[in-house]
Amino acid sequence: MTISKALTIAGSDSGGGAGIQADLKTFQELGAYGMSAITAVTAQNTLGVHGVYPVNIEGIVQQIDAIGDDLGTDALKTGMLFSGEVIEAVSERIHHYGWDNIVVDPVMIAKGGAKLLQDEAVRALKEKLIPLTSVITPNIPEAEVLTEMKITSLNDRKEAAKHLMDMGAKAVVIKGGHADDKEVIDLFFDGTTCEELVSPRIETLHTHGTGCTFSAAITAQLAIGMTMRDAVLTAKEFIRAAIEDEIGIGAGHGPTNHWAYNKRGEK
Ligand SMILES: Nc1ncnc2c1ncn2[C@@H]1O[C@H](COP(=O)(O)OP(=O)(O)O)[C@@H](O)[C@H]1O
Ligand SMILES: Cc1ncc(COP(=O)(O)OP(=O)(O)O)c(N)n1
Repeated sequence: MTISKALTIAGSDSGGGAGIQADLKTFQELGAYGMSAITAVTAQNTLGVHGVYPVNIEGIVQQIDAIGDDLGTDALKTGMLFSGEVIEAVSERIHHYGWDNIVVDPVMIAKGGAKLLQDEAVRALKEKLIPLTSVITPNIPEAEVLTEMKITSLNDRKEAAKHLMDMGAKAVVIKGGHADDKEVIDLFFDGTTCEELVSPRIETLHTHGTGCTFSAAITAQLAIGMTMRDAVLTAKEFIRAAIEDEIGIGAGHGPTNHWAYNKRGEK
């Protein structure tokens, strides 16, 4: 039996809806063996982020090396990296191990407003990490920061995707959760194909961790050998099911349902 391995380099969400916890649940559901390197611990629940405790660089590098020197990985994603120093160290280790299938979710701000990336870190993201990236998955506000463009139309999104490719990303998904459109349109661009991935906008409060879950689903699919386009299409279906079949826990913005995609397949 071949085991497909996926690594997440991201922050911990004590509430289990986003970060490392969402990533590992998604890896498991999509058939990849999940591993992690934790960059920061957050005290977090459906009501917000109550504290952020960064792990020091040595601790982060040691976790990555523990995987690189023994287990290896077929794909990896980055989530909350918090500082420029962390981005530089993580990029250096990815380069050192020659890893491929690199999914970068450029997490900047949680939906509740908490800062998960320092402003000074954007430069390191652009100069060190994006050039190593197989696919980058910004939401619209993140794409605006990275490209220094105001994004209001679909054409702006296409333009922004091209900018991100010019920075070195091999493919881009600009997620549409934050737009005002009636439907949710995620724009996929791989240098040749530019595709609008459209799905109904689900009216719900419970979208905590959607970006983490979406990028983790792409990572798991790449780990098991899917092409980039198929990985993104499956991730879109995975997150749609996870939002639709809400589990409604917590008093605020609840997590998505990581069981939903496979439960549907069983019916
Ligand atoms: N209300 C919604 N209905 C359906 N899909 C959604 C909704 N909100 C987000 N999504 C999907 O969840 C994924 C994450 O999108 P987005 O919310 O823009 O990212 P982030 O969580 O990083 O801010 C995308 O694939 C998007 O299409
Ligand atoms: C530890 C941690 N990492 C990332 C996020 C942001 O997750 P995201 O998927 O963008 O969802 P929201 O938090 O914005 O709902 C996080 N909150 N915590």
